[in-house]
Amino acid sequence: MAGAEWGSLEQCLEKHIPPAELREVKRILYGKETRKLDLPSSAFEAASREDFELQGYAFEAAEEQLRRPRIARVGLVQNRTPLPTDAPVAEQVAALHKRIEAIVEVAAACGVNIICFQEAWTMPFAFCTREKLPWTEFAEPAEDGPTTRFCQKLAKKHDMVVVSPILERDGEHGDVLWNTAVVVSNSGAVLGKTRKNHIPRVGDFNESTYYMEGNLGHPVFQTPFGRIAVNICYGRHHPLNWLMYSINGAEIIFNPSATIGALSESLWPIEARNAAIANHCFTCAINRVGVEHFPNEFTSGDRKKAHRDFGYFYGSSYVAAPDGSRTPGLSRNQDGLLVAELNLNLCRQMNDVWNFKMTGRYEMYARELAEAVKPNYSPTILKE
Ligand SMILES: NC(=O)NCCC(=O)O
Repeated sequence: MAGAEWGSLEQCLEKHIPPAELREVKRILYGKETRKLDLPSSAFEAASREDFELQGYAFEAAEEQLRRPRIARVGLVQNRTPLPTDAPVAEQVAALHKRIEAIVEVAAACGVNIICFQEAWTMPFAFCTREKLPWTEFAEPAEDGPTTRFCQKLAKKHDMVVVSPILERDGEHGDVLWNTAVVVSNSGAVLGKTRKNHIPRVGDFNESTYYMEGNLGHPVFQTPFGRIAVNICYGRHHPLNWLMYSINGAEIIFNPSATIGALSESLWPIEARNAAIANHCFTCAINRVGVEHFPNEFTSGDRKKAHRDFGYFYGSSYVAAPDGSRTPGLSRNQDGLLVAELNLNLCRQMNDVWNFKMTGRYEMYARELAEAVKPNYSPTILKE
């Protein structure tokens, strides 16, 4: 399994496939070509100074007579944790704030309206250890914790909606922990929060030790730049989770994640892209980068020798559109900012072409699912 030495699928294709064939390969693997965005050279200079990758693409939609184009620029941030996992908690958080602040500056220069960070962005992804301290100390109140206050400042300064996925400590309800995304409006006000609905119990991803399944349903946030929702990481594998955000009106669904190559890299290009197609919306898949080493060994009852790291977080963040087109991914081995310009009119245009909402037969599935979840349900299997 490749680690940091393998840059990206795109780099490999560009290097080895002749131009004419490459066009066909890309047509099939990436759909209709996304236009490269003309971002300011000062932004590229700042990104190179700060040592992160910057890429920008635009998705087009057909012109309409009665609606103007509805343009929103989104920013997806992927990053390593700058300090080792045994550095003091406050120092790790401060280093991450500093890193993100620098990336958000560049996003602002690129005209980004809505930015989203990776899952649990203020901490190493320590859930594999199943130890409590010091990892639970990274949890913060969603409404007024230090990270939310930090994001409020960024949002106000840059007139940007900030989606901030954190480990939440809910002091109002017995100090319970949640895997939460806080949505801060471009005014600087906290618009609300949403919680991870599905918890992985796969390999080292034993996150149920830390937090509970989300209890806030599928909220959608109305922003001046479009209606957004957040489907956190493992929710990516649950088509009904995407569907409910879409049914509630989401035009852009962010998927902040932390996932490793050995487990999910072959699923990664498919799932968020498929969700964009199936739900007539844009999806933004974001993954962290690198390897995080922990002080103590752990095992996960899967016959692997005791180890100190999860494996390789492969970055590769990308945006997919309702017509099935997608941007190239950011690299597998560098911090990065992906800027994508979306014309939200494409959502309804694709709905009108494919009609999945119209043909979805939700009433039939609602009836059948209501029966199927009953304890005495017996599946309809016809036998000779
Ligand atoms: N963070 C998280 O939910 N990871 C689970 C692994 C995956 O969904 O690929």
